[in-house]
Formats: sequence, C-alpha cells, structure tokens
Amino acid sequence: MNKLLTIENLSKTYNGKKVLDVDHFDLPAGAIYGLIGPNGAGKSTLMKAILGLIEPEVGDMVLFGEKVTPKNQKILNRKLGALIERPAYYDHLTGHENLSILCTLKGIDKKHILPALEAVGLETKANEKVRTYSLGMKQRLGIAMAIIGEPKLLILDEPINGLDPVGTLDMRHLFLQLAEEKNTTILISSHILDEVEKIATHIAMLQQGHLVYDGTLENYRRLHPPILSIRTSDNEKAAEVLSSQRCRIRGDRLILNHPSDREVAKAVRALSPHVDIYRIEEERESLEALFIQDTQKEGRSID
Ligand SMILES: Nc1ncnc2c1ncn2[C@@H]1O[C@H](COP(=O)(O)OP(=O)(O)OP(=O)(O)O)[C@@H](O)[C@H]1O
Repeated sequence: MNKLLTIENLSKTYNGKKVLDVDHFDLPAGAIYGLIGPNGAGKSTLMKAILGLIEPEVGDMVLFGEKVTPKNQKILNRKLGALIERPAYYDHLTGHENLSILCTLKGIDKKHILPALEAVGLETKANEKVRTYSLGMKQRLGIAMAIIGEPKLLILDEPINGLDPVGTLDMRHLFLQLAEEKNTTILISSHILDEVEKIATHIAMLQQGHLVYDGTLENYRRLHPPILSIRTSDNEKAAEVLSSQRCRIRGDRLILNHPSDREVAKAVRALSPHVDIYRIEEERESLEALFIQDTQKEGRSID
C-alpha cells in the first residue's frame, strides 16, 4: 500500500508534560484508520499536529509524498478534509453559504456543494441558517465541510458525536462508500468502538501519548484469541468442577478465557461426569471489551 502520511518522532509537551510521543506512524492509502484511546491519550493532539494546528517540538512528517514544512502546510492541507472537535461554521449563514465560503478558501469548484450536502442528508436544509440546525445537523454540516471536493485524506475527530442512530448509520455508510468508491483514506477518532469496529481496516491505540498498538484490526483480533462459552445443565456446579481453570459465569454461560485445545479437552472431560453440556461456542470479544482489557493493563490515561 502507498503511504499517504508518514510521521517520525513526533512529540508535544504542554506545561512540561509530554502528552504525545509517537516514534513512527504510517497512514496507508485506502485505509480507514481508527484512532482510539482513553480521554487525554493524545488523539486530538496527534490530529492537530498533522494539520499544523499545533506546533510539535520535534518530528518529521511526509504528506502526499512531500515533507511538511511551515511554508507548505497550508497548501498541503487544501488536499485534505478535516473535522476537528466541533465544526467551525458561521451560524448566521446557511449551510450552502458556509460551504460556498469554504470552497472559495480551498479553491474547490462550487459544483461540489450539492453532492456534499446530499452525502450528509442536508440538501433540504441547505438554505436555512445554521443557527436553526439541531446538534446532529451541525455535525452533518461539519462532515460535509470535511468531505467536500473529494479529498484523498479525511481527518475526523469524533465525527459521529451528537448523531442519532440513523445519522450514525448514514455516516458509517458514507465513510465506507468514500473508502470503497473514491479510495479516500480516513483517520477517524471515536470513543464509540462498536462503530470503529464496523468500519476500520486498521487501528492505532494511543495511551498516555504513546502508540501501544498500530496495525490492522485483523491482527489486533489475532493477538486476542477468542473466548469459549459453555452452556451446561448446572453452570454453578460446572464452575466448581473447573475451579482450577480460568473461568467465570456470564449470564447463562460459563466462560473460559482463551483456552488452548488441550485445556478445552480437559475441561470437557472434567465436566462430563457432573453436568450435561448443551453448547460449546467460540466467541470473539468486541473491540470495546478488548480495549478495556488492554487499557486497564497499561494503566489509566494521563488525565
Ligand atoms: N491547549 C492545551 N494546553 C494544555 N494541555 C493540553 C492542551 N490541549 C491538550 N492538552 C492536554 O494534552 C493531553 C492530550 O489531550 P487530547 O485532547 O489530545 O486527548 P484526546 O485523546 O483527544 O482526549 P479525549 O478523548 O478526551 O478527546 C491531555 O492531557 C490534555 O489535557
């Protein structure tokens, strides 16, 4: 995969405290990269550093094949779309007028306004003033501002904040469609890990400013083998029988954490004389469950 963005040795310190310390980070073209991490882990700081909105102390960045310098950052930024924290709009103007100003600033043809509004489902509200928009509509406008002109790279900080379930679903389809049909590369941060899991090809997990995982979602899953759930005629009794194995009761199931084949065979042999075994199933834990396990292992966030 081509690299759209490469970062080396990027760090940022606030009030004497290093809040970001990334040795190396690549963004392969066509990837949807989920940037995850607890509050205060440095996600927004990383995105702002990429966009030149804050000045890192050290670090090299290559964006679209060009080394980023204070001189060319603005020009390079025109080739990408971003939504950082809250969308920046003029609320006394309409959605259409806001996009029109953005087109002028970024040198984008105004023919892109309607498709951007349609993509986020705001076309019928295009001529209403933004101050009359609901929170979710403002968020949709922010996403329209990021995707207008079909940028090759989208940087989205918590883009689904404030969206209702239908809005969340619409945006999921939009991001997947942009990646599949337009080959748009997306760096997206979110605390809604179920959503990240549904769209991401890769994840980068930040903890206390460090990348503690960076790679494909598939590989992340591979590093966390499935759990085994067993339903028996008497789970309490089964848990007693298996007390020497790492097991717990969850709902109507007995859960064995990542057992080896030998451990499964041993468990079945041990259980058979005491209880009836109705079901044995392998279960993949959600990204959210794995994230909680991993971040608790690593310790709390900086804040
Ligand atoms: N302008 C600033 N001045 C001082 N400290 C800051 C500033 N901006 C961010 N920080 C600190 O840097 C750290 C990283 O913040 P950042 O906003 O990047 O985290 P985050 O991972 O995006 O968190 P969240 O999930 O809560 O949005 C935090 O400890 C935060 O308090």
